[in-house]
Formats: sequence, C-alpha cells, structure tokens
Amino acid sequence: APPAGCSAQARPCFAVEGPGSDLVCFTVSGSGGAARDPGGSGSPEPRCFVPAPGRCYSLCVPAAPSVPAARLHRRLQQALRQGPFGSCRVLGLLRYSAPGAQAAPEKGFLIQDPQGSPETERALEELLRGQGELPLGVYEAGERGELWQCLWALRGAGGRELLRRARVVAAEEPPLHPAVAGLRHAAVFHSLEAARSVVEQCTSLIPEATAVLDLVDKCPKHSKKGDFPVIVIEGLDATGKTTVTQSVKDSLNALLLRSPPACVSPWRKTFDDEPTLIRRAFYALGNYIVASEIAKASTESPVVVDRYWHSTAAYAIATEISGKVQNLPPTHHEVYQWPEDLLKPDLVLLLTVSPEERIRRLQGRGLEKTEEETELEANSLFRQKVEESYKRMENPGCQEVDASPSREEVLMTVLHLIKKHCGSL
Ligand SMILES: Nc1ncnc2c1ncn2[C@@H]1O[C@H](COP(=O)(O)OP(=O)(O)OP(=O)(O)O)[C@@H](O)[C@H]1O
Ligand SMILES: Nc1ccn([C@H]2C[C@H](O)[C@@H](COP(=O)(O)O)O2)c(=O)n1
Repeated sequence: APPAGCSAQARPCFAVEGPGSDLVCFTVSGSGGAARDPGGSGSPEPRCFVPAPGRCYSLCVPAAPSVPAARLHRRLQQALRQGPFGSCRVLGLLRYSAPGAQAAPEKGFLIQDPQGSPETERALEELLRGQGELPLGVYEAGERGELWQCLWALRGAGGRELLRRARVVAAEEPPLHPAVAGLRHAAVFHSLEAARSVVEQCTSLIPEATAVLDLVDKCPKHSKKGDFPVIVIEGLDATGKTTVTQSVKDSLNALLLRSPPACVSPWRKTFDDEPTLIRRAFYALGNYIVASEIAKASTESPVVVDRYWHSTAAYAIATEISGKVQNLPPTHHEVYQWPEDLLKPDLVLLLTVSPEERIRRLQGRGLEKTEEETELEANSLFRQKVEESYKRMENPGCQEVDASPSREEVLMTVLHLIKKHCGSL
C-alpha cells in the first residue's frame, strides 16, 4: 500500500482544509508525477501552508472507512489538541487518489507549528509510534523556494527511515469536494444493513452497541405504513419542532414520536462521543426503530414525528463537507435520496427561522448548549449547510415552512399544509 500522505498514483493529490475555509488541493509529484507550475495554474502556492519560519507536518489514517480507522482518527485528533501541540494549528486533511474517483478519501491532519520547535516533531513521532506506526510527513522548502514532503517511517527505539521525498505542487480544485465520494460509506447510510454492520463492528469496543442491535433486530423488517398520515417535522435546533409537533399532536389527536426514539436515548451520549462513522450509524438505526413504531401507530391514528432520516442525513453531510455551501454534493445527488428500505412519511415539513431569531429562541430557552449547538452558533456556514442539505432532500423532499411568526400562526400554516397534502383527518 502507498504510504500515508503520498500515493502510488501518477498524480497524487492533497486536499488541505481549514475551518470554514476554501479547499486547497495539492498534488505531490513523486516518481514520474506530473509537476505543475505552482504559479501558473491559478491554484494556491503550496508553500502557503507552511508557516514561516515554522514547520509543517502531516499524517493520515491509511484505510477505507472502518471502525478501527475512525477511532484511530479520533484518538489522534484528541491527542493533537493537547500538550506539546497546544501552540500548533491543526487542520483537517483529506487524501484522495484522483478527482472524480469513487473511493472514500483518507482522513488525516496537517499540523502547522509556527515556532518550528523540535519538541513538536519529537512529540509527533512519539504519538505515531504508539498508534500503529503511521508515517509522518514533514515539509521543507527547497533552494528555489519550492516545497518538498519527506515521508518518514518511524522505527523502534527512536529510529526513523525516509520512505520518500516528493515535491509538492499546486493542483486544481476538483469539481466535487473530495469527501463527497465517501459520504455513502462513511456517514450517510442508505440501508439498515449498512448502518447495522458498522454498529456490529463496535460490539467489542462499545458495550452499548449490543443493546442497540438487540433492539433493531427485534423490529420487523421493511415496516409498512398504516392508513393514517405520517407527518415529519424537521429543522435546525430551536426552530420550533418540539412546539409544533406537540401542538399538531393535540390538534389532530395524533401520536407523537421522535427520532432517535426513547428506547435508545440512554446510549445517545455514548454514541455522540464516537467518530462520525459510528455516531451516524447509531442515528440511522434509530430511524429504523422509529419506522417500526410509525408502522404500528399509523394503523390507529395520525402520527407526527420530531426529526427522522432527513435530520440524520443533513447533519452528516454538513459535518463531512468542509468549507462553503457550494462544496455540498450537487442537487439530485444520490446522498439526498431516501433509503429504499425505510418507511416513507406522507409529508415532511422543514421549519426555518432567521439565524437571529433562532439564537433569540436558544437564549430564551436558557438551556445548557450541547457541543453541536455551540458549533451551530459559532459556525454559520455549518448551519447553512445543514439547512441547504435539508432543502435538497428528495423523494420525499422537505416542504419549507417559515417558522418565524407566532406559535399560533406557525401552527395554522402547518395544519393547513397537512390538510392540503393529507386530506381531511
Ligand atoms: N413561533 C414561535 N415564536 C416564538 N418562540 C417560539 C416559537 N416556537 C417556539 N418558540 C420557542 O423557541 C424555543 C425553541 O423551540 P422548540 O424547543 O420548540 O425548538 P426545537 O426545534 O424543538 O429545538 P431542539 O431541536 O433544540 O429541541 C422554545 O423556547 C420555544 O418556546
Ligand atoms: N433522527 C435524527 C435525530 C437527530 N440527529 C442528530 C443530528 C444532530 O447532531 C442532533 C440534533 O438532535 P437534537 O438536539 O434536536 O435532539 O442529533 C440525527 O442525526 N438523526
């Protein structure tokens, strides 16, 4: 296998990303690699990611999305937030083989040390030796200002061996964000089996995984909807989902369900602390459990559901696709399609409010913010990507409802849409 940070391909590429920033793509020209004029392509100058006079390093988890790889990535991420790396800037790095390739990219980190302290390099070597001996990429400027990547294999007792030294040159930004190709393997699950197999891989690592699987396996497969309408209410945090679902329940004598369902709530925190692959598989399974609850309930009364598959997919896509809204998979992409084996609702309403109103409501509620809520508030790009992903969902799509007016007005609008779409109740 090619070493992390490099590739056996003729035109290996790097994508280096900072929080909220554009993608910066690089090819690393090695043996026979097609070097580009760094200045001539309109792409960024490769040296721009090495702080002067500091040092820059990279490391990559070299495997397709799997539970061990996802957990190793998370361990490295946590270690890089601490101790000797405190003064470094740690960026996400995606390694992909070629633009348009369908393989999931590999994830890693670019570590910028503005002080260029030898201590940072020593600490990185130590970290990697303890984590399965991943190679370390070290960047250095050449005599003409060009940039080189040295890839070091770390050996026992402090030794290291140079695997290769390759020039870094600018590459064109690929037409699709490199993470798009891997979404269906790493974050957005389109079948019960796909999500189940991830959680199954966790049973020896996360005791709660067995309990989740037991619940899923007790549910009938391919749940069918009853004759009563099923209405899902979606939206960002504090857009009014709880308020609306409760009022719709009272107005229509409906049964109120939520995803994830109460039966898996005790394990939610555990899975929220896990990497994306595991966390999103947990939420996906929650949807299949809710589907069986919907199937049963919709034979007896209308059903209103607070969040369902669209939430799982929209948050997963927005988390995985860094940078701008424009980086999202294009409309009609397969990630926006409903899973074939999941019970479909009759109507999905997406509540939207302005960012200012949402923050007013969050503050008015006075609850402790979850990590993700803090992220949403801090990162309006993330919020825009979640909302835009909701809007791109298809089959069924989300019908947008402006939830900024008073509670009463919003309820009237929602009831009107339900009546229009689902007939008299
Ligand atoms: N139309 C409205 N006008 C003013 N305030 C509202 C309106 N709807 C809801 N609120 C208030 O906004 C806050 C958030 O509403 P709610 O809890 O229903 O949102 P939510 O989408 O369920 O949030 P979360 O997903 O975080 O649980 C609550 O304090 C609620 O009382
Ligand atoms: N069906 C669901 C429900 C929730 N999630 C995830 C998405 C966010 O990370 C978080 C929001 O939940 P809330 O704070 O509103 O309880 O949970 C999901 O992926 N799928």
